[in-house]
Amino acid sequence: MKNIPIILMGCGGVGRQLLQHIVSCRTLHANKEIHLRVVGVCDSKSFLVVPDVLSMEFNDTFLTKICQIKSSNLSLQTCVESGKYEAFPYPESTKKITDIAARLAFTLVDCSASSETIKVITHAVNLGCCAVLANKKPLTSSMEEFDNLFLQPRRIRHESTVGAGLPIIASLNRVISSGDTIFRIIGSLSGTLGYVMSEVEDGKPFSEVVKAAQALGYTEPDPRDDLSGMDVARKGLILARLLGHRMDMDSIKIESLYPDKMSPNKMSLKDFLANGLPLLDNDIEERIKKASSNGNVLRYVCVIENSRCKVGIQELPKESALGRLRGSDNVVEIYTRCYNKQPLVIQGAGAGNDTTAAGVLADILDLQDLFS
Ligand SMILES: NC(=O)C1=CN([C@@H]2O[C@H](COP(=O)(O)OP(=O)(O)OC[C@H]3O[C@@H](n4cnc5c(N)ncnc54)[C@H](OP(=O)(O)O)[C@@H]3O)[C@@H](O)[C@H]2O)C=CC1
Ligand SMILES: N[C@@H](CC=O)C(=O)O
Repeated sequence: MKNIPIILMGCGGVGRQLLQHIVSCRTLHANKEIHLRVVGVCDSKSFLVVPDVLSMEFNDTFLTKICQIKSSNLSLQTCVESGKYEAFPYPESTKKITDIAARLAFTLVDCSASSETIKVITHAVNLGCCAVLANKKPLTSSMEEFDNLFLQPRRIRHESTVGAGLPIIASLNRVISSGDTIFRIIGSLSGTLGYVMSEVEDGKPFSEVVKAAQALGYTEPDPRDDLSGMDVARKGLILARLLGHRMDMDSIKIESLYPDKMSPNKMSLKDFLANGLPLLDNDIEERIKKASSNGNVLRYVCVIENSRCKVGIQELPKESALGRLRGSDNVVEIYTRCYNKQPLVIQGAGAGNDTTAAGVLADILDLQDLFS
């Protein structure tokens, strides 16, 4: 039986769903002679780890209990089971993870939405561990940090950072490896904004559908990350860097759906949801009605072409591939030498805890050959 030790950072919607998938896939994995051995789990405040990472693991009952605690919005610190684990507060936890990486090759899974995880991931990978990311932020900081993170590219997977569980990055990597030239990528890469646009088209108020998208697990922890275009810009940057463009975030043109006075440094999330968001209803409704009077729809689109990336709203024909999108679906069209007139198209659910966690799990399994 091949043993893959796992440390999970982030136990929110996606992280919890991943733990549930791991538990429910035990028989499937056992039939493939694989065992996923979860040795540690972190939230923003603490890190719980088995007392002996070389021989122990959290059993499925304990993993289920972690999911229950975190679903109730409690901290991992409230989990009291003597002898099962040691607990380390953040940020001491990151030193503990690096210490473990010096003794054990494990897969570090980042299901947080933190920009602070890049250092511990880079350390762990450079000490011989693997990393699987749903979190886009470690891949979208400076080029220097990105280069350091990718010194061992074969040990990193991050399919869920773009299009959740859709095989966008895997497909792009295959196209790149074949020597094909990529001319243009155009896509609707936000499950939240796709859902919001199509629901407003059906006559629902913008503020209500943003809250519904949050309840469905599509949005970032702060939905302004989606509404500002930042989340799409991060995905665009990840794809552009994959194509070899040495770009930073500040070179991407980004259109925001809310004014600067509603940004996180000027308004609390609670205030934004209660008072800011409803002020945007009329403007978005008007824009959508105007597009509709031209027979068109609005879609939030990412375009990568000529070493440039831009993200923003476009008015598109209802019957185009992007215009036909409904709900949280993403679509990406990749134009290359081989896929010239008819692009390579990848489409499907682009957000949600289930599909995202499934993408993370598939990435973990994809790294199995690096473990004995
Ligand atoms: N939802 C989706 O459809 C998709 C999400 N993703 C990405 O997946 C990630 C997780 O999303 P989601 O589960 O919805 O987010 P949540 O906000 O539900 O969960 C985030 C988790 O990360 C924990 N956390 C915060 N900071 C740290 C840290 N420094 N170290 C370890 N853990 C930390 C939080 O702790 P605490 O519980 O204490 O707050 C929380 O448990 C995000 O990066 C998102 O962009 C990617 C594709 C699709
Ligand atoms: N908030 C994101 C989740 C996936 O990355 C989205 O809506 O697409």
